[in-house]
Amino acid sequence: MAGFRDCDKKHFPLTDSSSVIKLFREQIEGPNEPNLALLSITLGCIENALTMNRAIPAAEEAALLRPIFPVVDLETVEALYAKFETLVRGSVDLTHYDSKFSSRELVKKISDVVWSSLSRSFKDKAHLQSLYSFLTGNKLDCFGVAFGVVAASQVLGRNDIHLALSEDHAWVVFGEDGTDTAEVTWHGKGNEDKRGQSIALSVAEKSWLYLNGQPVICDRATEVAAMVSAANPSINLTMDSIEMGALQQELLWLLYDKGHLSRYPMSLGNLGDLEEISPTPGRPPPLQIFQEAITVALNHYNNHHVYPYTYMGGYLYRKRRYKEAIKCWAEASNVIRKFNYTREDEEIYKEFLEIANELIPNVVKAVSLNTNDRAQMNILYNPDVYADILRFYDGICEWEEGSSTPVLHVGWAQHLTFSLNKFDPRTRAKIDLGRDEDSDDDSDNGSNDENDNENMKLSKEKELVEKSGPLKHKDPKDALSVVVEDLKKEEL
Ligand SMILES: FC(F)c1nnc(N2CCN(c3ncnc4sc(CC(F)(F)F)cc34)CC2)s1
Repeated sequence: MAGFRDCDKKHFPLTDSSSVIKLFREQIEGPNEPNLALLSITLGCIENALTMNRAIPAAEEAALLRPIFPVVDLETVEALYAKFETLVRGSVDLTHYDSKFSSRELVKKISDVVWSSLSRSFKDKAHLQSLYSFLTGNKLDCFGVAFGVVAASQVLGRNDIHLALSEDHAWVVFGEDGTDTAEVTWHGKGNEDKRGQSIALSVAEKSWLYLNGQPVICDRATEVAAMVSAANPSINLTMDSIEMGALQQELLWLLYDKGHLSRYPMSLGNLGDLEEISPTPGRPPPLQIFQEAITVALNHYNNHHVYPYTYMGGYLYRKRRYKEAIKCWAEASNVIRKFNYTREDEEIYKEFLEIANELIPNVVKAVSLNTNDRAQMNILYNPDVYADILRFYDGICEWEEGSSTPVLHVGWAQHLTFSLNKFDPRTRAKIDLGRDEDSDDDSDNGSNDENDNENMKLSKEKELVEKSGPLKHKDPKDALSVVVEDLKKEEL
C-alpha cells in the first residue's frame, strides 16, 4: 500500500524547486512505487501558488521582494492526502472485490467515487488536472478524472489499474494481463460519457481518438510523467510562470534520464517545446527531442501518432525552416490517412485545418513576398515541396474516404488552390506523378483505358500549363478552374 510515509514527510516543508526535484527523485527511485496522490497534490499546490491570482505584474512583485516560490507545508499536503484517502477508502468496500485482479465493477465504482465528487461547473479551464484541484475545488478536467481514478486505485492497493493515454483521451487498463479496458471519464463537449464501458476494438480500430489500439499504456513512473506533462505553467493567455515552467522542465529531464519518457511521445514533445523557450545547457536541442518522439512513435506505436510530426513541424515553422516543416506536415498526414474520421476527432481536425488553411498559405505568402531570400524563394520552384503539399492533401483525402463524417469543404479547396498556384508551373510539371516528364505522348504500357483517360487528362493538363506559361491569374482559384474547364472542353 502506498500511504504517506515518514520517509516522504522528511522532505517537507518544500522551500524551492530543488526540494521538489529531490522529493520526485526519491519517489521515482523507490524502493516503493511513487505515490501518485502525494505527488499530484504537491505539484498542484505549487502550480496553484505560481499561476493563480498573480494579478500583480511580476516586476511589481519583484519590487515587493516577495519570494515567488511557495513554501509547501507538510500540514497542507498531509491534510489533503488524508482527505483523499478517507474519501476513497470510505467509499469503496474492498470486501466486495476480493479477487487478486480488479474487475470492471470495481473500476466503475472507483470512477463513480471521483465522478460524484465533482462540481458541475465548466471543466475546460486550465489548472484542473491535479488532485490539488480536485480536493480544494472539486474540479477536474477530462485527463484529471482519469488520473484521479488511477491515483485512487493506488490508494486501494489495486496495482493492476493503470492509465492509458491517446492524443486526446484517457482511460484505464486493468485485469490479469492488463488488457481489459474501461472508460472512466468523459470526452469532448456534448458527448454522453461512456464510463464503465470497454474500449471495444471496433471503436478503437479506425478512430484517431483511440489511436487504433496504440495508446500509451502507463506504469506508475509513466503516470508520474503524465502528471508532470499535464502541469500547466500558464498564468493567463499571454503570460507563463517562469518558475513553474522551469520546474516542469527539470522534472521532465529527471524522468527522461530514468527512461520514463521512452514510450511517451507527447511528453518528449512537451519537453522539446520547453527547451525551445529556455534551453538547458548540456541538453540536446529541441529538434533532436522532437526526432526522438517520432522514433518512439515509429518503433513502438506502428507510426499511428500524429503529434510527434506536428510538434516538429510547428517548431520548424517558427524557425522559418519552411521546406522541412512542410515535410513534417506531409508525414503527419501520412499518419492520419490510416484512420477514419469520426465526430469525436475534432481536435486533430482543427490541427490539420490550421496547417492547411493558415500555416501553409502563410508559408507560400512569406516566400513569394521576400523574393530577395534565395533560399526561401526557391521553395516555389522545388518539386519536393510541391509533392509534399500534394501528399499532405492526399492523406487528408484518404482520411475522409470511408469515414462517416466528411472532412473537406470548399474552404479547404480555396486555400488549396491558393497554395498550389503559387508554385511555378514548370515545377508542377516536374513532380513524379508516375508519368514521364518529357514524353507527351500518352502511349500507355498496357494499362487499361481509364488509366489512359487519366494519363491523357494529366498530360493534357501539363500541356495546358506549359502553353499557358506561368499562371498569372488575377484570382488564384481561377487557375485550377481554367484547367478543369479546358479538360471538360477536351472531353466534349
Ligand atoms: F503537436 C503539437 F501541435 C502539440 N502541441 N501540444 C500538444 N499537446 C499538449 C499536451 N498534450 C498531452 N501531453 C501529454 N500527455 C497527454 S495525454 C493527452 C490526452 C488526455 F488529455 F489525457 F486526454 C494529452 C496529452 C496534448 C497534446 S500537441
